[in-house]
Amino acid sequence: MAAVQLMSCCGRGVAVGTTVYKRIDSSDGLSSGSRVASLVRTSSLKRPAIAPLVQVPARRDAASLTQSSRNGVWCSAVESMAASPATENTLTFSANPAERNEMQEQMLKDLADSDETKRAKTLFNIVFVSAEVAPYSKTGGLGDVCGSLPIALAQRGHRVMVVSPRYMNGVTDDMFEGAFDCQCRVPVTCFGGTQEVAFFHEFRAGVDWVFVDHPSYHRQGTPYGDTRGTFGDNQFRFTLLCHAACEAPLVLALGGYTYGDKCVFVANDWHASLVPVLLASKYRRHGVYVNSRCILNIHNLAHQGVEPATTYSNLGVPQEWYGALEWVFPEWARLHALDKGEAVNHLKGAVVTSDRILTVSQGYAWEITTPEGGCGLDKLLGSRAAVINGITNGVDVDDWSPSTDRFLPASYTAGDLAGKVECKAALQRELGLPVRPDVPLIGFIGRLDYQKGPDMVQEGLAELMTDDVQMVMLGSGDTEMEKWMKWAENHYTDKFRGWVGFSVPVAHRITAGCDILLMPSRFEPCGLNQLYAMRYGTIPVAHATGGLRDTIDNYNPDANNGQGSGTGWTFSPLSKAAMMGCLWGAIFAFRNDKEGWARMQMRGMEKDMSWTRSALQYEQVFEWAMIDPPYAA
Ligand SMILES: Nc1ncnc2c1ncn2[C@@H]1O[C@H](COP(=O)(O)OP(=O)(O)O[C@H]2O[C@H](CO)[C@@H](O)[C@H](O)[C@H]2O)[C@@H](O)[C@H]1O
Repeated sequence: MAAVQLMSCCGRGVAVGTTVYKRIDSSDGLSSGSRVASLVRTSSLKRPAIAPLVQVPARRDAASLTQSSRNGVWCSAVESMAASPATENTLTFSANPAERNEMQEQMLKDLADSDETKRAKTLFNIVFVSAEVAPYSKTGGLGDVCGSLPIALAQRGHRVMVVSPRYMNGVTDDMFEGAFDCQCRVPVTCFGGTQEVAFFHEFRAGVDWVFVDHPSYHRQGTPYGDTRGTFGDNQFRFTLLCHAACEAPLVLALGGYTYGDKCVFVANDWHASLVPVLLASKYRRHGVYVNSRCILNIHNLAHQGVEPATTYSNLGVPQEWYGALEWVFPEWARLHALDKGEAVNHLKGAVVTSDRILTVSQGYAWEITTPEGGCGLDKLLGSRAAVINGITNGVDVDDWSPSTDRFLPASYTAGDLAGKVECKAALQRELGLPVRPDVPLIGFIGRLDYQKGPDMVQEGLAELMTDDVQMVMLGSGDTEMEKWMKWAENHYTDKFRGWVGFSVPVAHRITAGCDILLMPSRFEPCGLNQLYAMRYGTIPVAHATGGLRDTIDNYNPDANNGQGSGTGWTFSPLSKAAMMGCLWGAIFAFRNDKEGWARMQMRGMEKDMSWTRSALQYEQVFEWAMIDPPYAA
């Protein structure tokens, strides 16, 4: 067992009503919330070096103690920590928040490398709240994470509930067939009336999957919109979700027992951001949820749920809490002279009121505190740096394993890659490309939007197509980009394919059949496709940002006495020249360094990407959250 040090988390006292600024890019048509595309630039970011630390005996620092209105709660949490042999209660202190944060990251790394036993020593009632959950509803990585991390935590002995909407005509409505009506109706007062929500429940893989039912979730389309664009009432739909999620642990007797009011909530992205606000403003004033904590998990800071200030009174949050969600645009972003720029920002509300904040990689945890990556929230997040951590996502190994993947024509393992050759040939056939094992096949999978950088592919394609290579792009979103993919397909008939749409089976086949996966993301909180690619022996070539920089080790053919090291390539800055230079290097290695390539594939395939590794780190953060008192104004 690794020596795990706990530190005092004294990052509270963030001013409610802090004014922060952001610019809205109104072209956001894919997922709801607002995007701050033009403010995000991470390519040149460098992380600070780890600073030396001073250790002092276990104690709680004075600043936190004076803010603690409930010392009893704090004491019992600490006592339970002391009783837990999973951790050593050595509190470590550094005056500098950046140093404290670096120290926490080191602890999490140590923990991930440790050989923990399967069952957690301290068990929690955990409630995930998310707008999407795979396989029931998925438009991207948020769904993947909320569909698999809860299972890993349940396998470690925790009682885990996941609350998300029951999208009857969404992506996969028949997926909800296994969920039954709990016969429990809850009134939610918001948006000028009382809405009745119902709960459906399925117990699967050790997890209570709870689906909130309301007519606003029944319409056709994705969780966020349809062919006409983003739904106009998403603020209402996700406000309902948050209210319902706060009620679920109290009212649903799942397996005979409610979860009760001692839970750890994990609120994912802006859609779940009212959860910590409601816990603090609505429940704790009545003595409910005083033993609970809420962790905000940021998968994508660019979507914040910004709406006009006048909508605040609709949210069912007490009037005096307006400051928590208050958001003021800078003058240059206002529409006219009378526009005061006043808005509410759901994600900001959660940054202020949650007990701890997580992001899905360590690199991104730091980037969001910088002006380039903070999407206007960097100062506020910086003020909470002492409670921010990054935990790299895992991979659902049941879904994403080349040896068992049901979508592939052939299976393979790190020890025998013959099946991968078959997968490549089958993919080339499926796409109508010449079936040639010798030609490098390059893939791109992802939403066609600013974040994922499909325009970088567009910029580089003409140069790439001068060589003897093949490329396939899978994605949907920006209609101009979709049209361009079709144009490119007609223009480079024997070399390029553009698959417009969302298809999980095709994504699996591209991941397995390609030699190289290109990811020119402008920013990437974690990124799952590079993890899937490495697991499938496909080499990632990616922009060095966020989780991509954290998870891809650059190839060095000369390291380890010529055995080589690394699992792919990353490039910086995000420019056509840097991307193409990197891609040419990868193509050269594919053609001329076959043995080195095979060893690189092997290293990627053998990497431990399991969720168990991340689950251990989540547990540590839950324990840290329990040390401090809950947020209270
Ligand atoms: N057209 C298509 N057809 C089929 N499948 C498709 C598809 N387009 C995308 N996908 C799939 O959707 C998932 C997307 O994963 P990403 O990591 O890119 O997440 P995303 O950016 O949505 O979410 C955010 O949350 C996740 C999870 O935390 C972070 O990894 C990420 O950096 C952050 O931006 C992958 O499983 C991918 O295969």
